[in-house]
Amino acid sequence: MAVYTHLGAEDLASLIATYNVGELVSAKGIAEGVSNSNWLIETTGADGTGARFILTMYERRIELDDLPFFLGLLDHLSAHGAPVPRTIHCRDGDAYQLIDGKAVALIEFLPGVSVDRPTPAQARAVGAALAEMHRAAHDFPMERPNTLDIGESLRVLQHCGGNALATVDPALPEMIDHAARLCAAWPQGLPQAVCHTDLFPDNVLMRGNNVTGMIDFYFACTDAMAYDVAVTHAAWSFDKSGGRFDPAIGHALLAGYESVRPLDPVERRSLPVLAQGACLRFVASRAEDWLETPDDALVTRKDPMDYVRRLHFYAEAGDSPFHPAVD
Ligand SMILES: Nc1ncnc2c1ncn2[C@@H]1O[C@H](COP(=O)(O)OP(=O)(O)O)[C@@H](O)[C@H]1O
Ligand SMILES: N[C@@H](CCOP(=O)(O)O)C(=O)O
Repeated sequence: MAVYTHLGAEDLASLIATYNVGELVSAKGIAEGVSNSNWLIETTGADGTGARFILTMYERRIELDDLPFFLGLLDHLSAHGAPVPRTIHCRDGDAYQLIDGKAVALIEFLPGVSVDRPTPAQARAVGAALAEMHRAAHDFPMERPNTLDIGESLRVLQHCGGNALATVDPALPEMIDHAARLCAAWPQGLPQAVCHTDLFPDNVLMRGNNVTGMIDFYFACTDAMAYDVAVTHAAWSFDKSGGRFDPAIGHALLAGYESVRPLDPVERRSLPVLAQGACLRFVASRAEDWLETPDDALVTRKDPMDYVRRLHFYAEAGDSPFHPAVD
């Protein structure tokens, strides 16, 4: 679950009154997610016909200075037709405000559900939506470096330390050396854009085979588009229960992406290394969370070993998971 902060009914009502969205009707804490506190807000709506929003309180891994980038990006992408929620600005125009020193923003509610077991048609749609997002982000005027890049993954693992990592799993400490090797082999000069870098199934809302929402842009940054493809490939192409690679999903995802933006040969050749780096980024943040989250915290910790196994798969499989799809 993720509601880290209690907001009373009066606090919420006076907060909602600063927006032109009608009066607060109800607010329910949302269980999903690990980083921020989220509430599903219902109001009477500006025109009295009722409206829904997501209220997000930024809790972890988010710098206040980055909020104009994240919230401006939502507005830019949604104005360019991408299925991305826009930011609701309060009456004085601000995209976010502070409550007891924590930033909150009101975000458009988008319909759809996150899929647990995607079909190839759904994976294809997600690949295409990612490419369209890269295209729509092309003229977004702001930049933000990737603060969780391969160098930072290495630093996070080193900071955790081999002994502590071994308490999570005996196979985890070897990820420090693996991260160092990937740092040395990291591809340079790939075409860049604003990337989502966390487009997991729980950050995509779907209706049937259509993507109705891409959410949770709070790791978005300027990076290689092929890296974003690799993150999405690693997050979608393995079955949730057994962790086995499903080539039909991986190939459909790539085919969908390339139906909008074909990868160049250098990007394609880089995918095996980028996919390992993508896995390591989640190994590192999950391991850090595992070690730092108090046992009584009301949040479900995510298993770093899931992505250690995916990393080994990519390290051993070479370029076969990325062979051009045969439609
Ligand atoms: N714009 C939105 N429209 C509809 N549901 C949303 C929206 N934003 C968030 N949600 C819901 O809230 C949940 C948690 O949001 P998310 O941004 O992923 O939180 P976290 O950053 O903590 O992972 C999502 O899984 C989804 O169910
Ligand atoms: N998707 C990442 C962690 C970020 O979690 P989110 O709930 O903010 O998307 C993971 O699975 O480790």
